[in-house]
Amino acid sequence: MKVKDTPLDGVKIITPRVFKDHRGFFMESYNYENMKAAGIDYQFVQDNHSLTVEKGTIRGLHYQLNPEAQTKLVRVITGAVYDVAVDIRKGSPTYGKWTGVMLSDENHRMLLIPKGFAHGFCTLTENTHIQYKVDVYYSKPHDSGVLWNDPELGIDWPATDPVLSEKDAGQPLMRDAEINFHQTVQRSVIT
Ligand SMILES: Cc1cn([C@H]2C[C@H](O)[C@@H](COP(=O)(O)OP(=O)(O)O[C@H]3O[C@H](C)C(=O)[C@H](O)[C@H]3O)O2)c(=O)[nH]c1=O
Repeated sequence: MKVKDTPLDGVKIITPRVFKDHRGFFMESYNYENMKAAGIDYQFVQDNHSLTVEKGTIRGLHYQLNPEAQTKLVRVITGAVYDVAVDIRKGSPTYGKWTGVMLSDENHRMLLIPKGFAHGFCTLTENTHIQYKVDVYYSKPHDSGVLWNDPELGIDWPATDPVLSEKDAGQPLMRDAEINFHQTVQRSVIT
């Protein structure tokens, strides 16, 4: 397993060891001890899997507000995506900066995105399956986001007119989202 830093502190590109033979390949997509030895020590509690049918679809930019902020370990099962992390930690020296990495079923790369970053991806293939681990459970009241094409972020997406969910088409700009990573939201009382 190789771990490579990115310009954003804590965001890392992880490439697992892949065993190829005439049948195909085998790899350990997650091994706690190996990750811990590489300084990546998280107790993931939930696995997510999404299928995105159309090439040029953007899901994001999403994050959960504190205290339910999530660390994510993202990988592509089938197809390819341009995966983006944005630093939303007010006061961070890289606040508002982003990094993008191509994850695919050929390069087997994974992206580790710690709490404090918004996450999104643009599909580069049709029928793209993405799977990611999170270390905090989904909490709808804490689900938040910023606009994918916020001009102040200037993300170099590989799609100019992407397929979007209604939610993502209406996300606020970074500055309007009053993004305070430490903002907390009272859990809605589910009766
Ligand atoms: C994230 C999530 C969603 N849901 C339900 C809520 C909605 O009814 C439905 C679709 O959710 P959403 O449209 O937010 O899915 P995506 O647009 O793929 O959002 C995800 O994609 C970006 C790239 C992320 O990094 C986030 O983890 C996540 O926000 O699944 C759940 O039940 N559990 C969950 O953990």
